This record gives sequence, structure tokens and C-alpha cells, in this order.
Amino acid sequence: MSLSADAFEPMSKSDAKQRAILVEWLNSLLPNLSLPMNASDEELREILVDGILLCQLLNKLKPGCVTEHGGPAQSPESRSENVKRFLATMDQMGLPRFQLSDLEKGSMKMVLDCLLTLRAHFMPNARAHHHFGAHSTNQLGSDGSTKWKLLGDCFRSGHGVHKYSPFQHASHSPVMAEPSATMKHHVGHKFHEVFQLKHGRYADLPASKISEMMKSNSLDNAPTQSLLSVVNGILDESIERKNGEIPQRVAGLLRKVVQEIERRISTQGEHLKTQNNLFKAREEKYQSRIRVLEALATGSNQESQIVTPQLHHVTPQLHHIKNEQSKIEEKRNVEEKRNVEEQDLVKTIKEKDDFSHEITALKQELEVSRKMHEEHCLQMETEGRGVQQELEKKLKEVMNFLAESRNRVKELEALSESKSLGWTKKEHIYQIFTEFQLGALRELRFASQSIKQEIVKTQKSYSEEFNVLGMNVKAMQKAVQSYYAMLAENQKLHNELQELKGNIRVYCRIRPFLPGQREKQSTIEYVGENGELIIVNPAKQGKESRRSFKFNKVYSQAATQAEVFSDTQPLIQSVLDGYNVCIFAYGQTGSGKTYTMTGPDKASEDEWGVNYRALNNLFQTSQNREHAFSYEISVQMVEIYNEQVRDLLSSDTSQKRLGILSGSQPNGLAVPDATMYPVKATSDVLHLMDVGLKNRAKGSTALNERSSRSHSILSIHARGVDQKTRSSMQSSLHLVDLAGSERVDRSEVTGDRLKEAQHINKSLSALGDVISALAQKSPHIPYRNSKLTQVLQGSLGGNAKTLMFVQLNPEVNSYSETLSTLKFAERASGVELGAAKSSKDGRDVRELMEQVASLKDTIAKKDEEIERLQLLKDLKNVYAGANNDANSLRYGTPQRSMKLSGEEGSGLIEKAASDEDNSEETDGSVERSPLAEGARRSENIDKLKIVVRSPRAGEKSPKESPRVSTGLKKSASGANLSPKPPTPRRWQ
Ligand SMILES: Nc1ncnc2c1ncn2[C@@H]1O[C@H](COP(=O)(O)OP(=O)(O)OP(=O)(O)O)[C@@H](O)[C@H]1O
Repeated sequence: MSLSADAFEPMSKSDAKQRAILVEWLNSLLPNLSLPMNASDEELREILVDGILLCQLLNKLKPGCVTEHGGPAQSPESRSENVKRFLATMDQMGLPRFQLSDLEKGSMKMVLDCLLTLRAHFMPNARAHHHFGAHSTNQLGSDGSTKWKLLGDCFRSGHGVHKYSPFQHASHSPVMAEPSATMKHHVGHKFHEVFQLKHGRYADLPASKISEMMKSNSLDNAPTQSLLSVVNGILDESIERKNGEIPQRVAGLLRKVVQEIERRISTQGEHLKTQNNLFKAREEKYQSRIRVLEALATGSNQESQIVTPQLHHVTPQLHHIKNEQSKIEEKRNVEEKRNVEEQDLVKTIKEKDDFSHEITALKQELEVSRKMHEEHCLQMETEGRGVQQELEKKLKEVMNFLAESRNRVKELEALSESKSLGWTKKEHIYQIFTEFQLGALRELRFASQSIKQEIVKTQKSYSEEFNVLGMNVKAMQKAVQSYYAMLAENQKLHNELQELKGNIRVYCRIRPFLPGQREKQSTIEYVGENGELIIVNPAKQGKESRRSFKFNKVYSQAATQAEVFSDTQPLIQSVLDGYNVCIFAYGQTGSGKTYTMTGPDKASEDEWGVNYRALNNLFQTSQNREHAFSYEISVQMVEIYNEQVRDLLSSDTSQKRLGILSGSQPNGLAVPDATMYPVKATSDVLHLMDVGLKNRAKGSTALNERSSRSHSILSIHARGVDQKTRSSMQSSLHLVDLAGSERVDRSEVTGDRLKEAQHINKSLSALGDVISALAQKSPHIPYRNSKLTQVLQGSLGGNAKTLMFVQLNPEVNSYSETLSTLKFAERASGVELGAAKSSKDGRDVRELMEQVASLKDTIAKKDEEIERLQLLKDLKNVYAGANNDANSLRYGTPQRSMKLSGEEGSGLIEKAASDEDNSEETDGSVERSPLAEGARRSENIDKLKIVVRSPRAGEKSPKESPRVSTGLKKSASGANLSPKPPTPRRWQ
């Protein structure tokens, strides 16, 4: 067993050299120290043991980093305090340190190593001479690792945003800025200057400078501290610049520097591993020695006597070895700590790379955002400009509007001022007016008081008058009773007048020349307004050529359908009063019979003939009377051809012959089997007439125009019911379009044509006979001589009214037919005014006319009497109304009182005849039945006009009126025309 000679070796050459360097460094920093270059451990211990020098040293390197206490007379406590502060600062800086005991009594090697490390820390270029640096050419010593740690801290604390990082501070410390003389001669100072950037920025460095920096020997020789300051400087610049861009060449330098640092770190790692292994080997070596020594110390008690002197000699060595071992352990701990720090550094570099990537991504994002921001700014600017223009435009408009408004305000102010003046004037006027009104109101109040008093008086007089009126009303009631008696008498007189006028009327109508006919050659010479007609025979000359006729009415060629119907209308109305009426058209073929009765083909409303207008009129009248009567109107249409009756409204095509019932039937129908349709409106009639005309046309042939050869009869049956009395009446209106009346020469026609002609002649002459017999009041009326007269029997004679339209063709070649037609008509009317009339007959007529005039006068008086009674009745109502008005009167002028008392009001009544009555008077053709009178009274009661007048002198009372003479003169034929009182046909 042998001890290693290394353990007891005196200070080696290298240690001496290290000690000399350290002494030189201490002298340079602390000039007052003046330590000898070969100072021993004890000398060094002596000057360092109080810790003051150590604190001064630190404050020189890093001013103010530690507080120094004490002076020459220091207590042992304050001494140890200074040393502890120094050691704590070393700990803070992460530098290896010694133990307090080392300085006080142990080996000074640990103390010197610590100071050398401190020196290397603040003088990186001096590391080549450091104890550890001697093992490698690597420039990164223990100080370098500290720097890396600090650099890592710097990155971790905020990506290098600290402007004055500990690293920077160190690199720019006065010590570094002004290196000692030793440093100036140092090999690395040149490289240090190359990388030291005192002024300006890396981005501004010229390319030559950067390429010089990037040279491999520059980088290799540059201290790690300079390299890190370059990295930090570039990153700081990049951060300082807002866009964070790093110029290309600076980025290249940065990459290069970082690569160099990485390379060194990896080399350092390798070196540390090797060193660690070395320490481990040493430790094992020492451990084995300790075990040997312990074995020697404990196992040889018996030989202690012999061994003791040797043990005494070995014990200090053992102590020394133990110390060495503890130091090695400490160093190993430091190394492990460094390893951890290096791992942190590698991690930090990795993080840095990540950050670089992140920075690049952020830069890209920033770029995109910047572009977007610029675009947005541009857009905003454009929009802003647009908005600004718009606002300017609006501003202009507003300014204009403001100016206009100001003008308008001025105008309005002026206007309002003038108006205000006007209103002031008006106010003044109104004040005057109001005062005036108030005065008037006072007067009115006064007047109102007096009126009230007057009203009281009037009420009194009214009550007196009402008493008188009551008496009058009683008298009136009696008068009303006599009113109806007089009404009946009046009706009777009316009918007597009709009888005198004749129930047969003859209207003559002259057809105009048809288009293409020569108008100059006409047989009509004169048409008088009173029914006179003169025709001329073109074949004769002189007086003999002319013949005059008189009918009820003669219509010239210009007469319209409406004019013709206006004279027919009263007859139509009498149908609804209960009279049977027969209207027929007589004349030669083509004289206008169909035109008058029906109208032309496809007639417009203006061209409608008597048929349509009659039905229309019936509908209207029935509607007007609907509040008093309800009517049902039905229609039949038959044709008589060759003495056979055929139904024209039947849908049965067999055209069977219809039978005729003679005499008056309960239902008033002469042809009960003919189809009868109820009608309610003109449209129904139009439809039925169409059907009838079509059925009539079916029987015609080319040679045989049916309308000329047959008689068509449109029968209208009216049934009315009195709403009050429920009494009913029934009447018929026959509208007959006769066959052509022209005579047919028997030698000219044969067969059917002859047969037709014979039938027509027979029926027309039978009609003539009947009418003639009726006109002459013959006791026997030959109805049975033809089918035509049988069908019309109920409407010819008796109470029936007959109207014959005599149709004339004005053409010269129709003269003989015209004369024949007129003679037939004359015979039918019963009045012949032609040349054949005797003077005696003329006198009879005149007497008859006088009688008519006398009767008219009597009727007028009767009318007046009736109206007077009616007026009395109305006055009763007026008084009742006046009483109500008087009761409701409160203010205002009193009503004009209507005084009818005394002589003045004793039935002084006059009727201003209504239009209708006037028309009746002039026309004289309106017949009144009691039924019709009642209806008219209710319709026209409001039309009465009342005036007060004195009784006519010599006016007779109704009772005193002359009786109508019924002893009429005989007609030309000597027949007695004594009128029977006509009574409308009634069925209860
Ligand atoms: N007042 C008138 N105004 C205009 N045209 C008329 C008038 N009267 C008749 N006519 C025309 O004369 C022609 C013959 O008339 P219509 O057919 O009415 O005669 P008619 O006597 O009925 O003949 P028929 O016996 O053959 O039936 C028709 O074309 C008709 O339009």
C-alpha cells in the first residue's frame, strides 16, 4: 500500500503561475495593495481574511454590489461578516466559492481558484490562463456558463426586452470598456474589438464589417461573451424596430454567431463529461486510499507502537486527502449544477428558435394585418372622402336652406306683422259688433217676453177656435158622407159622357211613303188636327174628286209610335180599372197594321208598337197601384186563319184547332184552351211575342204571306184584388192585327187563295157588322157570323171599349182600297160626315155636341164640389198640425194664424187642377170607374193645391145641378143612343 505522491506535492509551476496572475490582477484593481508577485498562501490569507479586500474587489468589478464594513480594528465577527457577504454575492452571481474555514485556516487553493474564476468572469479574454481553461482551448469557462444562464434568464423574462441585461452590463462595465494592460496584450482582444459595437446599430454595419465578423477565424477566436452580445444586440435592435425586421446580412451574421455558440456549447458539454469522468476517477482513487488508510489506522492496534510514528506522519496527509475529497465533491456538485444550467441553456436556445419561428409567423401575420390595415385605411380614406364630399354638399344645401329659411322667416315676420295689424283691426270691429249684438240680444229678450205673452193670448184664441173647428169637423163628417155619393154620381156622369162620345173610337194613321216610292203622288190631301181627313182621287177633277172624313184622331205620316200610343194609353189604363178593351188595326196589306201594333222587325224601344207599350204601361200602372191593388197579368196569343183558331204560344207542333166559348165565361176567356203565360215584366212579353211571331211565320209559304192572310190576336188578361176590401176584378185587352182588307177579284184567284180571300172578307165584314150594330145600339149584335167576332165578343160592346186603327196607304194606285177602308171606318164609328150625310143628320150631331158640352160643364161643377169636400177634410189635418206647432213654439216670431172662421172660411175652396186632371179635361178620354177613382185619390192626394176664395155668385149646390138629360137624339140610322150607366165587370 502506498500513498500517491500527488497528494503531498508542493505547489506546482502552473499553480504558481496562476497565483502570480491573480496577484497581478489584484494589484491592478487595488493599486494600494502592492502585493509581491511571489506572495505565499499565508500572506494572501493575511490580507484577505478580514473580507474587506474581497468586498472592495467586488465593488470595483461591480460597483455597489456589496457593502463593506469595518476598519483596521475589526472584530472577528465583522470580519467573517464581510467574507460571508462576499461569498453570498458569489452565490448570487452563480460563481464557485470557497468556505469561510478555507480562508481562515484551510488551504488557500480554493480561495485562489475562486478569485481566479471571478477574474475570468469579468475578464473573459483571460480565461485561457484560468485553471480550468488550461484543460481546453475552449474560450467558454465557468463564467461563460453564467453568461448563458443570464442570457437564458433574459430570454425567459420577456424575450430579451430588458434593455440593460446583466450580460450587457458586464460587457459595458468600466472594466470591460477599459481593459487592463494585461488584457490589452491578450490574444483575444482583437476579436473582442471586432465584435464590440460601441456606436450605431448592427443593421447599419457595412457589409465588409459583417463579412469580417463572419470569417471563421474571427468567430472561432471571439469570446462567447462577444458572440452573445452580438445575438442580444441584434435581437434588441429587432425588437426596438417596430416591424421587427432583421436585414438579410445581419440575419446571416446572427445565424453564424448562433451556430458558433451552439458548437461551443456542445464542445463544452463534451469537455464537462470528460472532466466529470476524471473527477470520478480521482474520487475513486482517493476513496481507495482512504479505505487503505482506515484499515491501517483501525486494524493494527497491536502494532500501534510500531506504527504510531508512521501514523503521525500520515494523519495530515489523510486530512489533506479528505479536504481534497470534499473539494472534489463540491466541484462535482458545481459541475452538476453547471450541467443543469447547460441543459437549461440548450432548452433556452430551443425556445429561442421557437420564439424566432413565432416571431417570423407573427411578422407574417403582422405583414398581412399591416396590408389589410393599409387597405382598410385606403377604403376608409375613400369612404371618408365620399362622406366628406356628401357632407360638404349637404352643408351647402343646409346653408342654402338656412338662407331660404331666413328669407322665409323675414317674409313670415312681415306677413304676421301685417296680419297682426289686420287682426287688431278686426278685434276692434268685433268688439263693436259684439256690443251691438249684446244690445240686440237685450232687445230680443224683451221681444221674447212680449212674444210669450202673445203666445199665451194666441193659445187662448186657439182653444176657442178649436171649439169652432170641432163643430166644423162634425159638419165635415156629414159632407164626407155625401162625398162618396157624389163620387159615384160623378163616375156615372163620366161614363155617360163616354157613352156619348162612343165606346168605339177610330184613329186613322197614314203610312209614310216607303223608300223608293214617289212621294208627290199621294191620295191624302189634308189632315186636320181635330180628326179631319180629306182624300183626293187622282183620276177625277173638281169637287167630285175630294172626299172628307172625320175620325177621333188622324195621324199624319210623320206621327211617331210614341205619339200614337199617347192617345191609346188611357184605354190601356182602364183595363186595370176593370174594363175590357179591344184595339185592332184595319187596312189593306202593306198599310202599316203590323207596324202600328207591333213595330218593325227587330224594333228598338223607340219603334215599339202598341202591343209592347201597352203591356209596359200595364206593368207600370200595376206597380204604381201595388199598395192598393195586386194584379196578375197573363198573356194568350192566337191566330185566325181560314176561320180556324190556332194557338201561337203552344209548343205543340200539331197546331190543333181551338174551340171558342160563346158568352161571358167566369174567367173571361173566350179561347180557354189557348196557352196562357203569366207575365211580370216587359222582357217576358218580348220573349212570348217572339215565340208567337215565329209560330205564325211557320205557316207561311212563299206565295202566301201569312201575316196578310190571317188575324193575330194578343190577349192580355188582368186580374186585380183590392187590398182593403179583397174584392177582385178581371178584364181583358185584345190587341188584334187583322188580315189585309183589300178586296180580291173572284175572277183573278182560285183555290186556296180564293178560299183565304173569302174567309177574310167574311170575317172583316162580320166585324164591320158587329161594330156597326154596336155603334147603332142595335138590340142584336151579330157576333156569331165569324170566328173573329166570337173571340172578341167580350171586348166588343157592352162596357167594353174599342179602338180601331184605320191604316191608309197614301199611294195613288191604292186609292180605291183607301176609300173602301175609310168607308168601313166611318161606318164603324157611327158618324158619317161625308157627302152622303143629310142636313137633318148634321143637326142631330150638333145637338149631340151641345149635350156633350153641357155634360162636361156639369161634371166640372161636380168636380169642384168634390174637391171642396176634400179640402175640408185636409183642413182638419192642417189645424191639428198647427196646434202641435203652437205647442212646440217657444221663441221667435209668432206663426201667422190661419183664420177660416166666419164667413171668410165657410168653404171657400178652389182647386187648381192638377196636371193629370187638366190633361183629362182637355183630352176628355179618361174614363173613371169607382175602383180607379179610389186608386187615383190615394195616389194624388198630395197634389191638391188649396186656395181660399169666395163662393161664385149664383153657384148652385150639387143637388141643384141640372140633371143630365138621357133623352138623346137618335143617330142617323134612328137607333136609340140612350146611355146605360156603365159598370165595370166585377167578380166578388
Ligand atoms: N208609320 C210607318 N212608318 C214607317 N214605315 C212604316 C210605317 N207603317 C208601315 N211602314 C212600313 O211599311 C211596310 C208595310 O207595313 P206593315 O207590314 O206593317 O203592313 P201591314 O198592313 O201589316 O201588312 P200585312 O197585311 O201584309 O201584314 C213595312 O215595311 C213597314 O215597316
